[in-house]
This record gives sequence, C-alpha cells and structure tokens, in this order.
Amino acid sequence: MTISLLAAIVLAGGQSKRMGQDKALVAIQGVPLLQRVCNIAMQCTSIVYVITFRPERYRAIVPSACHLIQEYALPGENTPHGPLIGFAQALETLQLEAKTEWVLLLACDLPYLSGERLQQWANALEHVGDSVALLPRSTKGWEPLCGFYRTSCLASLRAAIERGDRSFQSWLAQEFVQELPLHDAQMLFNCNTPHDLEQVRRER
Ligand SMILES: Nc1nc2c(ncn2[C@@H]2O[C@H](COP(=O)(O)OP(=O)(O)OP(=O)(O)O)[C@@H](O)[C@H]2O)c(=O)[nH]1
Ligand SMILES: [Mg+2]
Repeated sequence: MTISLLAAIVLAGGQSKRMGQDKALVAIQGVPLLQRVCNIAMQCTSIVYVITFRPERYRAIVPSACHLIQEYALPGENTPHGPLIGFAQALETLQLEAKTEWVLLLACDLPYLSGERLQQWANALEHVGDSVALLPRSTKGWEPLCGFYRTSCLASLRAAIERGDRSFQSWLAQEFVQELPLHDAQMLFNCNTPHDLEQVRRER
C-alpha cells in the first residue's frame, strides 16, 4: 500500500502499576520498549505519533522522526484515563496534521512485535470493504492495541466516549471489525509485570 495511506499511533500514557516501573523505558537487549515499538512502527509508515502525558521523559529514546503528542486530562476525568481516550486524542492530532486513511495503533509493551507481520497486514488494507477496524482476535476477544483503524472512526469514537465507554471492547462491539489472521500469537504478548519482563529477557 502507498505509505501516505497509513500512519501509526503508539500509546505510552499508562501507569505501569503492575510493572512497578515505567514499562516504556524498560530495556530489552539494551533497547527501551517504547523505542523498539516505534522502530517497528517506522517499518510500516514514516508517520509515527507517540501519545503520552510525559513527552519530555521519552524525547531522548523516541526516534527523532517520530512525533510526540502531549496528552491532556479531560475535565472531571482522572489520569491516566485509559487507552481509548488516549487514542481519540492522538487521532485528533493526526486528522489535523497527517490525514491518512488508516492508522496502526500499538501499545508500547509489545516486545515480540514483528514488522514483517504488520507490513503483511497493512497490505490487506487496500482490499478492505466497510470495516472500521482490522484486528487480530484472541480467546478474550479483539486485540485492540495491535491493529488498524480507519481514521474516520473518530466520530464514532468520540460518541462512545461521550456515552461513557472507556473500553475498546464495548466500543468495538458496536462496530464492523474484520479479523486479521494471527499465525504467531506470541506477537501479542504484553510485557505487563516483572515476571513477564524476566521471561522476555531470558528468551531474547
Ligand atoms: N496514551 C495513553 N496510553 C495509555 C493510557 N492508559 C494505558 N495506556 C497504554 O495502553 C497500553 C496498554 O496498557 P496496559 O498494559 O494496561 O499498561 P498500563 O496501564 O501502563 O499498566 P498497568 O498500570 O499495570 O495497568 C500501554 O501502551 C499503555 O501505555 C492512557 O491514559 N493514555
Ligand atoms: Mg499491557
């Protein structure tokens, strides 16, 4: 697909409570997780945004070609307010600055992401019908933080947030989502806890 059709958003606004230290900065083979994810996103598109409450903390590790978006608190909402609102805020910026048809959304805690697999998936975007999103599925349901969304979903996303939805699952339950074939389930492994991190460091 032509590169201007696709941008990427990386979410780095979580609290890393389970990890006990900022996951974005945790290094695997010397490379901070957020940096790894940005590098892989850049294999799919030259337009990469990172949304976070702490852009200054990450400036030194995020590749200079990536854009950092300052996330803001919504009135009456605690922070972090969760990935759904983070995604909506990043999409607002994207619509103003990049105007791509699709966006690849990625969590920052995916140590086994494959750029090749993402590129293969991205190639399918040219042939998608009316779907709002293309996502892999696990036994738990859609895997919303490693897949593709039409940027025009912002209107429906805003409406869901207004209604009080805070989870991707409840928003996506109302949307037409197409499944991406997942041949390597490990790609979706989340590095959430010190135990997860130990496991990844052992395997790498
Ligand atoms: N931009 C943004 N990203 C978020 C927010 N909340 C979670 N995320 C991101 O969403 C992804 C998945 O979140 P989790 O795995 O639950 O990460 P977390 O919230 O930092 O971890 P815990 O505090 O242990 O639940 C990670 O990339 C987080 O950085 C938010 O309010 N804003
Ligand atoms: Mg996680």
